[in-house]
Amino acid sequence: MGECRYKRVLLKLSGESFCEPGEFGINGATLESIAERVIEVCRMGPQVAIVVGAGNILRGETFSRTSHIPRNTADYMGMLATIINACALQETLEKMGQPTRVLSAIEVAAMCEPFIRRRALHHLEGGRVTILAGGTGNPFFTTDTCAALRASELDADLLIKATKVDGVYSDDPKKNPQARLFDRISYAEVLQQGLRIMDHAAISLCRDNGIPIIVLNIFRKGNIAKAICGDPIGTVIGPA
Ligand SMILES: Nc1ncnc2c1ncn2[C@@H]1O[C@H](COP(=O)(O)OP(=O)(O)OP(=O)(O)O)[C@@H](O)[C@H]1O
Ligand SMILES: O=c1ccn([C@@H]2O[C@H](COP(=O)(O)O)[C@@H](O)[C@H]2O)c(=O)[nH]1
Repeated sequence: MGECRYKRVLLKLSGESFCEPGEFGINGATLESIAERVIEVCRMGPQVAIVVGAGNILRGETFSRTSHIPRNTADYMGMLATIINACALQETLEKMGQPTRVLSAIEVAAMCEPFIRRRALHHLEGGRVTILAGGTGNPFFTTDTCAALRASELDADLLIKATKVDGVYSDDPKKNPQARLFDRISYAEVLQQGLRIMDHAAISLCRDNGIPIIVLNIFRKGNIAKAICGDPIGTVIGPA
């Protein structure tokens, strides 16, 4: 394995990486294997901030569409679910010896610190994995947009979207088995072709702030480490 090319990395972990494929909730063994990957990256030297999703527990848009719960409340429930995932990840990383902090955009004073940019920077500079929970704190957003926002605020050199597919495809690979995997694609092409790997707000924010994105499969061991060494893996989204 080569050397880390980045000083500060923001890792977006899909909520679904906390459970077995097709299941819900948090699977202890799956979480331990994700934490091992995070620690492997930390040992390579970069400062690591993590934004956690909550697709393993609740997505506001789907929940409001399929129940009587209004979208605003469903989205707040989704943001609370990211705090549950963040606390589970924190305990797992710390059990393995990695210092961490959880900072949340929604205040849950008994469990975590509030998100304050300067405090997040202080923790990163102190070598703590800084887990950013509670999304943006606003409904009608997603944790992808939150990841792009925090990467911009914290001057991250790279945003890694760690998900359950191998990268960006010409179409949703779960629906179209003929979809082609890109090794590289521009921000503009993702937006123009309407590719739904991430929200377009997230892509636009990264484009405007010059932050490259690598989309990769979290379930394949060594993928994140390869990404931060600049080895070819997943799909790089960057300038044309
Ligand atoms: N063009 C595309 N290329 C790759 N994946 C795509 C594309 N269009 C849609 N997808 C879908 O996007 C999904 C990736 O997003 P993911 O499910 O990880 O969601 P998330 O909202 O980031 O995380 P969470 O699980 O926390 O909700 C893939 O499972 C894939 O089916
Ligand atoms: O800024 C935000 C971030 C998230 N939400 C809600 O949380 C869930 C879970 O996040 P995912 O990105 O889908 O994993 C999301 O569906 C929203 O309901 C939010 O409201 N604001």
